[in-house]
Formats: sequence, C-alpha cells, structure tokens
Amino acid sequence: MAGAVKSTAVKSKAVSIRGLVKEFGPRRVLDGLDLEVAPGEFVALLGRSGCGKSTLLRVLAGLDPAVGGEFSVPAKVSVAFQQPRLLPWRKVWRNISLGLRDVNGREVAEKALAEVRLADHADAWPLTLSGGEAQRVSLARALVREPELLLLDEPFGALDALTRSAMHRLVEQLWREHRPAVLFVTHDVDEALLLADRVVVLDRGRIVAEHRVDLPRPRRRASFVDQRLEILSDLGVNDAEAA
Ligand SMILES: Nc1ncnc2c1ncn2[C@@H]1O[C@H](COP(=O)(O)OP(=O)(O)OP(=O)(O)O)[C@@H](O)[C@H]1O
Repeated sequence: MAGAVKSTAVKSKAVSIRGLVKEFGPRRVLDGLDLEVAPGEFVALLGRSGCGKSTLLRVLAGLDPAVGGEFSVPAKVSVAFQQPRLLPWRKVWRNISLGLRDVNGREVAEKALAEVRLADHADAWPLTLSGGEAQRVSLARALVREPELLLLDEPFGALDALTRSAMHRLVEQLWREHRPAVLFVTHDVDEALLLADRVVVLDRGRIVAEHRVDLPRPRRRASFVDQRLEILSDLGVNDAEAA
C-alpha cells in the first residue's frame, strides 16, 4: 500500500497524524494510526512490547519512512533515545554543540549543561559519565536545538529508581520552561501519569485508548491510583500482574 507520505510544517497542531501505515516486509507495524498533539502538550505513549511505539517515533523523526497515510510535525524536532548515544571521541560540550550553526557552540552547550545541572562537565569525556549524567547530556543536546517537538523514546528505562525520579522532576521543569510538545514513549504507567497531560495507549499499531490527566503538578502517585488501574486494564494487564 505504497502511498505518498506527506510531512509538512504546521502551526495549529504540533503533530498531526492520519492513517499512518508502516510495514516491515509482510508485517504491518503501524496500522492506520491517527493522533494529534497540541503545541506544548505532553503526551505519553504506552503499549506492550512490539506494538509500534519506537517505530512511530522513528517515522516522526524522519529516521524511517512510512508507506501510507500522512503526518505533519513542526520544523524543529529533537529526539532522545533510551541509550544516550553520545559520541565517545568528543567531549561533552562538543556532543551538544555538534551540528549547531551557532558560532558560539561552547557557550550554547554550557548554558544547556547548566540547565541539566551539569555545568562542570563540559570538558568531560562521555565514557566517564554515569548513566543519569549521560542521559542528562542527551537531554541537553535535544533541548539546545529549541525543539517545538521533543520525541523521547524510553529515555529513563535504563536508570535506577532514584535517578529516574530526579529525571522526572528535571524533565517536567525543562518542559515547563521551554514548552515543546512532547511525545514520550514509556512502559511505565506511573511515569506516564506523573508527567503527561494525556496518556495514549497503543496496541498493534493503533491507538486504542486515551486518558486526559487533569491533576495538578508536581504529581504524587497517590493521586492517580484509579486512573492507573484503568490504563493497566487498557493495556490488558490483569490485577495480579499490576499488584
Ligand atoms: N528495522 C526493523 N525490521 C524489521 N522489523 C522491525 C524493525 N523495527 C521494528 N520491527 C518490528 O516492528 C515491531 C514494532 O517494533 P517497535 O520497536 O516499534 O515496538 P515497541 O512498541 O517500541 O516495543 P518495545 O516496547 O519493546 O520497545 C516489532 O515486532 C519489531 O520486531
């Protein structure tokens, strides 16, 4: 079902996806997916392993072509992956400033590092960083491009619980300050409910449920116990698994 997949810049919606189809050989991974994200909206994307979450982000980031449907994203899109993917042969500040047209790459990188509380790590080598620090560099690298859309693919999946909590607070704060639209892939229902304005559940390449999260921030887990159970049920997770 090869068709022209349109990708154009828009203003009223940060992301607009209509009938998106992606296939790997005979396998249809995105199956006519529809989704809209408003400017500045934080959307979490949940779904069982293999349902197409990363594929959707890769298509939106322009890293992988779709075969049908259409989508539009803003001109400035940044991505951060589960693995920080820093270049080990470049110092931290160069990893951040790489590809920036700004002549003051060092200055811009230092400002971004200060935002993720790594002001004193500009001259560090990536391999000397802890997992949480590397992930913060990855966030700084994404933010320095001042994206209108930030695609986060399980960015904290590999971190320990304490570092993860600190990263939640940091991401929320950076999002408030910069206000990009965010599409955030996670396996963790609590993480989704802590951070997102809206939680979207994906199954076999389609959106099957949506939950608006109208809770004040910063959020506490105790405030979304019921919504957590509803989403787990959408995911097909039974009570025993969820306990
Ligand atoms: N390059 C590829 N070639 C072939 N199949 C692929 C490729 N990339 C992904 N797939 C398949 O597409 C399906 C969706 O993969 P995707 O990575 O989008 O899932 P996901 O929802 O992000 O899963 P997870 O939560 O485990 O990361 C999987 O069955 C996967 O094996």
